[in-house]
Amino acid sequence: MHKYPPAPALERKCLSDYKIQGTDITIENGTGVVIPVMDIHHDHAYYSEPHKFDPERFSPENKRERSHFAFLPFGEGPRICIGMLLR
Ligand code: HEM
Repeated sequence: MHKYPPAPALERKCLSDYKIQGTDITIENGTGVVIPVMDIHHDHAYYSEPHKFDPERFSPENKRERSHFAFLPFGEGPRICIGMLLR
């Protein structure tokens, strides 16, 4: 789910103008936005050796160290996967 997320990207549509904090960038109402899940999962800013299979990344201690939004196999927000809690 980390190395090969089945949904490698998420899509959203901006419903009102949104200025990204700390930048001059405003995403205008109506703009399509792609959230690059595969790239986030392989970003060295969040994961050392991102291509390595390392279940320890997901220990409670290691999870606390990084943004909740650095792991998005089931999406996030109001449209998050409703199947994610099935076990
Ligand atoms: C490994 C298994 C699965 C993965 C990786 C997965 C992944 C995802 C992802 C990425 C989304 C989009 C979330 C977003 O846009 O934020 C999604 C939506 C959804 N998933 Fe899954 N899913 C899985 C299994 C399941 C199962 C087993 C069910 C049903 C029993 C299910 C039902 C749904 C539904 C209904 C949505 C749409 C939710 C909405 O739009 O409100 N998924 N899933």
